[in-house]
Amino acid sequence: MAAPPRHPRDDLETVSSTHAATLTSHAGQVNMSIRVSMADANAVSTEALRNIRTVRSFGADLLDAETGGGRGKEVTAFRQHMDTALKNGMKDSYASAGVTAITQYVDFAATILILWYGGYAVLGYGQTDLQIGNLITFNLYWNMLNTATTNLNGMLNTLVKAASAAQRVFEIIDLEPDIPADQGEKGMDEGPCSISFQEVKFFYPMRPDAMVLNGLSFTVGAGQTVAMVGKSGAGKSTLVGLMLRFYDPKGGDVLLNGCPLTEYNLRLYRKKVGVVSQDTQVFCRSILDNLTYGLEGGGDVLQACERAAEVQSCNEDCQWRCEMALGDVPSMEEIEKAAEAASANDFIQQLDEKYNSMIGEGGTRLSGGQRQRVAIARALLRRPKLLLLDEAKTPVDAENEGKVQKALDDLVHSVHGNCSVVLIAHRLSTVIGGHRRNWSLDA
Ligand SMILES: Nc1ncnc2c1ncn2[C@@H]1O[C@H](COP(=O)(O)OP(=O)(O)OP(=O)(O)O)[C@@H](O)[C@H]1O
Repeated sequence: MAAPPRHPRDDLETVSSTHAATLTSHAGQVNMSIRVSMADANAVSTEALRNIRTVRSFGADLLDAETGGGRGKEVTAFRQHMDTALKNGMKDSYASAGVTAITQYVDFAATILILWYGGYAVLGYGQTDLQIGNLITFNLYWNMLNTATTNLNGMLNTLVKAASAAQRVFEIIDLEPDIPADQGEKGMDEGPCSISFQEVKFFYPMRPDAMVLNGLSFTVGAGQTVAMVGKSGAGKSTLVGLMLRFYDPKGGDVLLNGCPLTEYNLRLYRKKVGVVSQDTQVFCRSILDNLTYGLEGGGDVLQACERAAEVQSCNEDCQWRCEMALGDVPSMEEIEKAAEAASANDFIQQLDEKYNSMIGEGGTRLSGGQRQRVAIARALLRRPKLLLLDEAKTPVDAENEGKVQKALDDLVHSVHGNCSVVLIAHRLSTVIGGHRRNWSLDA
């Protein structure tokens, strides 16, 4: 059967939709580069403000950089990104202005054409017998159609902007963690756990040629306190990352109580690991919220099962899910006891609102040592089965070092036998003493 003849309207639709698609795709690209430049500018300003003391102490705020006009390195970088955003913004505005101008000229020309040709017909010069009423009605319809098209054009513009912003958000939302938190079915065993590395090999994905661990084996027995000492860059923090399963080994095995760590439910496992790291991170919340960070609200077992069932179907082997949903928020008494053990209770009691005091962004209203003691109490409140102390007193001054050392000693002492402890340090002298064994990563 022969194809029906093409109507001129079809060609018009094809041309206009191709034109719209080209314009939309171009506008999308321009908008995307605006967002990227704005994000870069934000990253520079956020980093500079967060590290304002370093910026000031290095004089980077006064650097008379060639392009900076004496405004400093960070401001120069910020301006460069903003200039790129502005350049692309101008491009976008010119394109929008061009489209608007063309649309309005077409509208203007069409109106003149309608009135000229319509008037001609109304006056009876043509072959048609057009009434003045029909001409006015036609012109009104044309105006309505035109207004609708102009609005659609504006909406399309907003949609393109929203779509390019959404694309950047979705790129981040769609990122999948390499190791999903709900992987593994096995629940945690009773009591402290042993952890062992068997011929573990590891390199970071970004640097596949630099082997960090090459066939490393050791065992931390259940309830033991083991110290690991190694020079800077030897791979101590990498060990902590492997124990927390931020990464999986590239060779060999990490075993928990003799079973591969990969078999344990990761979320539940991490709930039972306490960490105090060299770069203590606290949140812009109250001291209480920081101490109970990551701990869930309590309830009875029945409620816990109900809550677990909401997450995933509850059956006989759902014990760990129930355990997770059961909640583990400690009582105020326990919180104060943990703060006491971490030598934090005294300074918390001196704050205006005590445990409800806000500590500012990144804990800026506390000293380094106080932040560290909050982190130690936080680790203790998780009632850990495995405690990882990674250079836990690195960032504090001499005065605070003593307090943090006491807090750490009390912590290790209080969990001794109930929890396996891995102490990581640069120097043997930091950890030598009551610990069972010193172990060098250089060996
Ligand atoms: N995310 C990463 N990507 C690539 N390489 C990394 C990464 N993190 C660490 N490394 C490299 O891995 C090696 C071990 O680093 P790691 O942080 O484990 O050392 P460390 O013993 O804890 O050092 P320090 O005592 O100074 O904290 C180093 O050579 C380091 O450059």
